[in-house]
Amino acid sequence: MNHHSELIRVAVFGSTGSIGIQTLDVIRQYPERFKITVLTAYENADLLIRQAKEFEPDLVVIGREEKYHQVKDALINIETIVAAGVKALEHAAEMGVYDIMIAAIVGYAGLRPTMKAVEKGKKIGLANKETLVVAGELITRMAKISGSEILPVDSEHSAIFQCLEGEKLNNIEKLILTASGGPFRGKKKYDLERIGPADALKHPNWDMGAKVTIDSASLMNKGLEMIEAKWLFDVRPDQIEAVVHPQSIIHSMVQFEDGCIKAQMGVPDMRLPIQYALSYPERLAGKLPRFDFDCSSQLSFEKIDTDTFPNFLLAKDALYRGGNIPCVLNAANEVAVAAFLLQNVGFLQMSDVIGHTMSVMPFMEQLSLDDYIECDQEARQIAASLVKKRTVINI
Ligand SMILES: NC(=O)C1=CN([C@@H]2O[C@H](COP(=O)(O)OP(=O)(O)OC[C@H]3O[C@@H](n4cnc5c(N)ncnc54)[C@H](OP(=O)(O)O)[C@@H]3O)[C@@H](O)[C@H]2O)C=CC1
Ligand SMILES: CC(=O)[C@@H](O)[C@H](O)COP(=O)(O)O
Ligand SMILES: [Mn+2]
Repeated sequence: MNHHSELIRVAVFGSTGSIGIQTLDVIRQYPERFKITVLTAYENADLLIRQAKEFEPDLVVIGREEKYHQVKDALINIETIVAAGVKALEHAAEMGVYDIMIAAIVGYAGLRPTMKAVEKGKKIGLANKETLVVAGELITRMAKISGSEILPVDSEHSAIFQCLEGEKLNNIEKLILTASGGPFRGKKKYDLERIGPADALKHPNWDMGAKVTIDSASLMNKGLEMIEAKWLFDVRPDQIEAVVHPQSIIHSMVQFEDGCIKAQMGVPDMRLPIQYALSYPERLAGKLPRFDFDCSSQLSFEKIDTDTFPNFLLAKDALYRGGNIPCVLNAANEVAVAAFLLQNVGFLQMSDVIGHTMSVMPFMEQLSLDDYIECDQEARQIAASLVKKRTVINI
């Protein structure tokens, strides 16, 4: 049992999402250790209000400005300050009222608040992988200057981070990310011609938000995670591999230059990597579920089927090309996933939209924040025009 006199003040950006809710679950278990001081949501005012009444943070921010009065009126009897709007999210990230941000906003929307926190030298538990995919070079450079510590929450990266404890980074031969293979593992392209959002939203091992679940089904998630790994662990693209491991018990591995492979294992439960980021460098004793060797007969591995899941190759191409290409990939993917969820494009067409957008955007090497913003917008426009026209482009 650890005895701490000072409570760690936690800001949960995206508290109403899957990671946000699980972060609050962890914090509920350790009231002597953590105190929630900031909660943010986008649309879900009802849940944000319930969370604020329970945790009484210093500040809540609702992204949608039109929901300000609903939240403000509901919290009239507690001392929590209520703010609204996208700029308020950024201001909240800059405030001195928290020690660690759990960055759990989904997608590109998480970039600016996270960047503000990095600029301020905050400690960050990073779930929002898109931030590093889009602007990993800028974010990691900023973090070095400000002293911001970025701790991975994404399960694979948390696994790698744990495998690297006590190791020298220059002894790494390669990082091996595990992929569940998603709900369509073993399927071929013709099997996927008619599948819809309901099929793709059935992840075999994890219960997550819609966007990352679709990315898992298309294997884009693993590609995004390779880019995320490059920035988190400062390795070359050729040092990052991915392998299908359908049971999601080994969360990832590191192979060192003597040939030794270290793996981190556990049941698929995001509360563990969330808790580890919050408590690092300590581990907290607790009751999270344990892996049962009596019930689990095998751990297996397969090659990724890149013919069926070309999104993985598109992301790998972006990893190797660098510059603005991962930003383009991410923007086009966000447009494609949103269109797929609305049934405006088919599952396989998502790769056409992303591949075409990547092929027409000019390459840029070094980007400022404004360059990234412009690049993101331009790529979104191109991708959206393909979606609207329901264009099928063979890549
Ligand atoms: N879920 C998981 O198990 C894992 C998730 N991740 C990553 O973590 C991040 C969060 O994922 P997940 O929790 O599944 O996502 P969810 O969709 O469940 O939650 C997203 C959160 O972001 C908020 N949000 C959405 N859009 C905006 C916006 N434009 N501006 C500000 N806030 C916004 C939502 O608010 P509201 O609901 O109020 O609209 C919600 O709080 C993603 O980057 C994902 O890839 C990584 C590993 C595992
Ligand atoms: C839980 C987590 O970290 C997700 O990113 C998960 O990895 C998705 O599973 P896939 O391996 O299917 O992409
Ligand atoms: Mn992951």
